[in-house]
Amino acid sequence: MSLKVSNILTTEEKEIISSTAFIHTMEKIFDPISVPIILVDKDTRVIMINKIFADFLGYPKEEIVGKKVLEVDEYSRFPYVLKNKKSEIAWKHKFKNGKTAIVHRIPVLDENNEVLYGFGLLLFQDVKEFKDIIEKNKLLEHALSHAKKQLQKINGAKYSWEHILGNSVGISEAILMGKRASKTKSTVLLLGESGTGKELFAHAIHHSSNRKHERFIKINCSAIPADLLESELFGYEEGAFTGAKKDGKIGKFELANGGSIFLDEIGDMPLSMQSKLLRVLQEKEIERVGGSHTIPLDVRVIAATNKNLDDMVKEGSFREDLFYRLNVMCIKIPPLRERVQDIEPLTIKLLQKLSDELGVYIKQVSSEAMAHLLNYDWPGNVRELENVLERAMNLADDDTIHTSHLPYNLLKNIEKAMNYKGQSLREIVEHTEKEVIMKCLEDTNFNKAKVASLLKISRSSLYDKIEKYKLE
Ligand SMILES: Nc1ncnc2c1ncn2[C@@H]1O[C@H](COP(=O)(O)OP(=O)(O)OP(=O)(O)O)[C@@H](O)[C@H]1O
Repeated sequence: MSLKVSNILTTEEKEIISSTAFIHTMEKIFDPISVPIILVDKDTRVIMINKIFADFLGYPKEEIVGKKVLEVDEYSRFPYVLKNKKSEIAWKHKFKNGKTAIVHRIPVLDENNEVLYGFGLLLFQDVKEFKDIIEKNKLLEHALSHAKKQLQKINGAKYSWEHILGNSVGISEAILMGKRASKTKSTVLLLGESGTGKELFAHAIHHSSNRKHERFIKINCSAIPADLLESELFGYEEGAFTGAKKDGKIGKFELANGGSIFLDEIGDMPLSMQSKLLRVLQEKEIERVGGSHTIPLDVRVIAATNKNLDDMVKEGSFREDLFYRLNVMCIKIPPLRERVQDIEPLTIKLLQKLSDELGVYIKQVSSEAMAHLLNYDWPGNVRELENVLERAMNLADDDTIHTSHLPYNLLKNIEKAMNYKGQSLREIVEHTEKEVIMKCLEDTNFNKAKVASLLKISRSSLYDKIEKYKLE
């Protein structure tokens, strides 16, 4: 590296630079500066040195100016730098007086690549200071990265795309859309039944966006009473209402500024709040409750619902304009029953995950039990599958989940799932008996006395069968 001044300076300007008056002006500028600076001519003769550098070398300035650098410091590398026309940046240099420092030496060249000056600068007046700063910097970087990780744990997205399992066309298309959406700032609307993974998607979108180091703030619109929702979302100022905290409170939108906000269960947002939300999305600014000034917002909005927003718009319970505002990138996550081919791989992966979490090692699901899992229509989707597996893992005696470990409601499709071929009459009878008892229990709201009377068996016999088939 070298500096070329000639291309930007006229001949007249170059003459001014070489004049004594100019050198004096430079001295006036550089003397008060606490960074040691030196300027030498093409023959390495010192033409300017500031006071702090002269003090460092241990000579009065007047004694240095006009001398060749080697006369001042016999170890100087300026002659070498000007000869080779190559800068030396952050070099460690030991001066004749025994002091060591970190220095820059830069040749200044003209348009013919000829040396005009040499510019020198002392970065650290002693190497220990330099090492200390590097060490401090390392510690700071370490602390910063630790703090960032902690903050991410608290406020960041917990899941990424690899947490979303499934290879079916339906889920793959949704993932593809999600990945595309993550690259823009557009609002995302996630639609899908309960337990299909909408929240997972919201995390993954934030996690793969360029806001991933900023906050990911979630708010469940159905869990907060309507009259508190506004202050939760937008915050409030001191004294905004009775019971308000003394110093006011920051809202979720403000917290998420720079990052993403996940508005879960948006379909449950009261109409009065919908219009306030619409205003915020349009204006890109918020006003705290009881506040008098607006706060600019830069927040990526991800909304989700398991409600049918089209129907809600038609019946007037969801604002049409808000629906269009949210529906920029709409991702539909298909229910599990529409992607049956995901059930088996999901089951295997979830078994591994749950084995780690529960400390119970379950390797597999018997083929009969798997047939039941495949034939069930999973109204609670992946969440339900996860719960069914966890329950079964707790009941299993060895490393395999069998049909008897599955909950009764899942075995309702028994005719479809069961291949009676190869089953003994006793097994078929037992299955049927279990199914009939369960149906009666459900119909009577688990009134065992009624069930015993309906089925014309004694209560103790009913209790035995409930225990045998694990119907509790
Ligand atoms: N594709 C998937 N792969 C792995 N786990 C999944 C998948 N989809 C959902 N899950 C798991 O199912 C559970 C429910 O997921 P999530 O909370 O994201 O669903 P949701 O659609 O937001 O549900 P709700 O509408 O009830 O809030 C979570 O434990 C999640 O880890």
